[in-house]
Amino acid sequence: MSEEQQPAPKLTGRQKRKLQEQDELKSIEEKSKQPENYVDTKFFDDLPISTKTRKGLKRSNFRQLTDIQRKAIPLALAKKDVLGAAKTGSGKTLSFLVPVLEILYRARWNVNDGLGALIISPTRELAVQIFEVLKKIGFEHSFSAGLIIGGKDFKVESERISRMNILVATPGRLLQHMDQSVGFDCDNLQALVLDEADRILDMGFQKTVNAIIDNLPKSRQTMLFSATQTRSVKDLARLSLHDPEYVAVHEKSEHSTPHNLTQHYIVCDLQKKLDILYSFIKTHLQNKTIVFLSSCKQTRFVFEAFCKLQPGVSLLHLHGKQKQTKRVEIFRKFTSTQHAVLFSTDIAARGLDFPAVDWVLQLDCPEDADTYIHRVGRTARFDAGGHGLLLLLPTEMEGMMEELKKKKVPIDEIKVRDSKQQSIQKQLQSYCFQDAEMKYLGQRAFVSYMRSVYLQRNKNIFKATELPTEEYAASLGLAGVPKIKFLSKAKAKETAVSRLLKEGDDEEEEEKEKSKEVRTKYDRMFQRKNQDILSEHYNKLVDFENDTVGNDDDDEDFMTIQRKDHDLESEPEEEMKELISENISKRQANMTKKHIAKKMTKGERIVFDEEGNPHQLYEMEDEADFLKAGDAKAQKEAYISEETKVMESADWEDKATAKQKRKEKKEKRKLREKQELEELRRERGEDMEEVVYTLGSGAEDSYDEQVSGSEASSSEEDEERETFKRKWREAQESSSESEDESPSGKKRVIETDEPVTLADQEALALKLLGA
Ligand SMILES: Nc1ncnc2c1ncn2[C@@H]1O[C@H](COP(=O)(O)OP(=O)(O)OP(=O)(O)O)[C@@H](O)[C@H]1O
Repeated sequence: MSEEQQPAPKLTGRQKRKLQEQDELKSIEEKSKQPENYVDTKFFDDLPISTKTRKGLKRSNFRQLTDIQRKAIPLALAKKDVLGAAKTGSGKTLSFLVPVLEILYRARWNVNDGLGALIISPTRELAVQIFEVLKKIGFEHSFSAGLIIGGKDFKVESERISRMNILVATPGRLLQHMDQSVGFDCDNLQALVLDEADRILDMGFQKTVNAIIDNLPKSRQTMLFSATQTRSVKDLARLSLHDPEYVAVHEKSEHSTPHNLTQHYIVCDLQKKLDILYSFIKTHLQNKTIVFLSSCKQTRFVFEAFCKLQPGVSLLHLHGKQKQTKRVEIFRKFTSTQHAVLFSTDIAARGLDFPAVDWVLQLDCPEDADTYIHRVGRTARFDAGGHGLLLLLPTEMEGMMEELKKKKVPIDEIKVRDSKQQSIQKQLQSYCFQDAEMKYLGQRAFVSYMRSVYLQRNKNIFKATELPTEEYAASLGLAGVPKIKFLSKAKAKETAVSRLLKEGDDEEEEEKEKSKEVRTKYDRMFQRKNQDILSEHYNKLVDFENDTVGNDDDDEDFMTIQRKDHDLESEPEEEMKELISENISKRQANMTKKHIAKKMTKGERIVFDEEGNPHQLYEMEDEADFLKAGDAKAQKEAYISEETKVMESADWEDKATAKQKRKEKKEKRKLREKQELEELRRERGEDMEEVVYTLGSGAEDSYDEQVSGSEASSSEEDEERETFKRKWREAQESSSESEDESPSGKKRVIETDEPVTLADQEALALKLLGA
């Protein structure tokens, strides 16, 4: 039999699958080169993607594409850099996860190829969520995937990280690995994704992100996604994007928030906020609500206080100062609960996809309209409905409304009927009175709220000095106002500035009045503002003889001497001679030179001839001498050109100095802003200590297992509680030791971070005495 006639060898099932896979690979590779063919694609099944990804999508019940997915996925599959902007809850996560899987699949990536895709998220919770979705839709693929958010043994993680193909990470811990994990290599990276890109690129992460990007190869594909997308050329330049495609789904739409979201705001006084919150919760017990507050301490206090009030619905709280395990536990609890209230800082503001949230209540004003949009976006996700309620102080109303209008946020005012409000101030007072820990939390909440308002950059909205501190403290149940230094300073500064401005205005008014009158030369002379100064100078001039060496008072003296510029006697020279003869020290000589300089005429240079006679610098030349140097015109031109050169060089130097000064000023301002922002973030608990969870190959080394492994670690709140108890015990011990010497009971005061008022101390003393 000839070779041609021989029957084809029988293929094993595995070989057949391999061949099919190769055919599929070729076909999707070709098809994905033409993204324009997929602009109207409705179903994932019709996209040029692998069967493996398709199966994963089906398993998670993702069949139809959302708008952003329809626009972004085909471009990303064609290996384009993408800037994706779409409303909250519109499905951005799949817009980058599907391409990530496909890009690596098409590159036939395997464990030995190292890191192929890197997804960066600003918070741990969001990273966990992205990782969960990746696990679901990527379950058919054989890539290894890891979650780098902190919390695990760095060494263990270091050993595993070199085997990861896809990493979902928060910036801090990722950089730590780049710096310290020997096996961590990203030279082959194919795709970089920044979720919540505007947040990752903002100043808070600037240094870290720049350092990360420096470690990545430039030839990668980059994808940026956010509901409030950055288009800052500078930011994008940092990422070296190649001809990026801007995919903005809501740019032309009338509003920037989901259409199925109703949004309202209430204007209320600061001291009324907690009453309104309580009344709201009591009337929405059958709902799932997220309440946003501006700092960790406040979140903690409101949570503890409301737990005591027992409104009749389960209460949870989430902030950056809790340990990771606790945060995950709360995150999961809130996800699975039907009716609950979650008090949270902005840690939950971005990207988190809690199902079926009915209400987002922003108890404290968000720092800007973008933060508002992200917070309110925790409800009305995908095609669900939802409600947003924003509480604004009268001082915040105008500025915030302006910002929201600019960002196309449709929001209307509603009024709360006083009769519907229930005051909880008395209960809070009694909690703070009975329970020192509550009072301590209240004080810290008070200070941290004030600080967060004070640190906000938009002073059009946030006016810390106008807040009713006494009423606010009372509304938290505190007997007195904790002392806050920064606020007193800010108030003093404001008073000084307004006084200066007022004086300036008064003077201006006075000037205007006077300018209306007809004034003679003598009037002007007597009205001169610096009359006193001049007369004083005149006196100094008279006292000149008594001036001592080294008495280099100030510029005014210098000006006085200037007035003596007519007598060009040899006075300076004589003084110099005297000094030389006295053989004074170098330092004294320097001082004396200053002194001499004071007495010299400013702007008049004198030259001495060989006999030591002083001459003016410029003196009349006779005509013959003048003509020796060429004709007048040529001399004039030469002179002009020389002077022009001098002036140009001086001009250039001036410009360079001015530029340098501007640069320094800008750098200083940036540094100050950055420090303020970092402080604000710390205040909100966003400076999360990075911890690690790693997944093994195939993403089956389950996250749950890792979590339960470190469950034993206590939360920071528990530690704080312990510290508080210790301090309490110490205070009690010290008070019993020193009972005799301290009848006022002052030594029994519990140590707190914030100052305690006298009334508080008395209350505490009574409590300690068992009264
Ligand atoms: N094609 C789809 N079909 C059905 N549900 C989808 C689809 N895409 C996304 N979803 C669901 O919509 C919800 C929101 O998606 P996702 O979290 O990706 O939104 P997002 O645009 O990233 O929101 P945010 O701006 O808040 O981060 C999720 O519950 C997700 O499961």
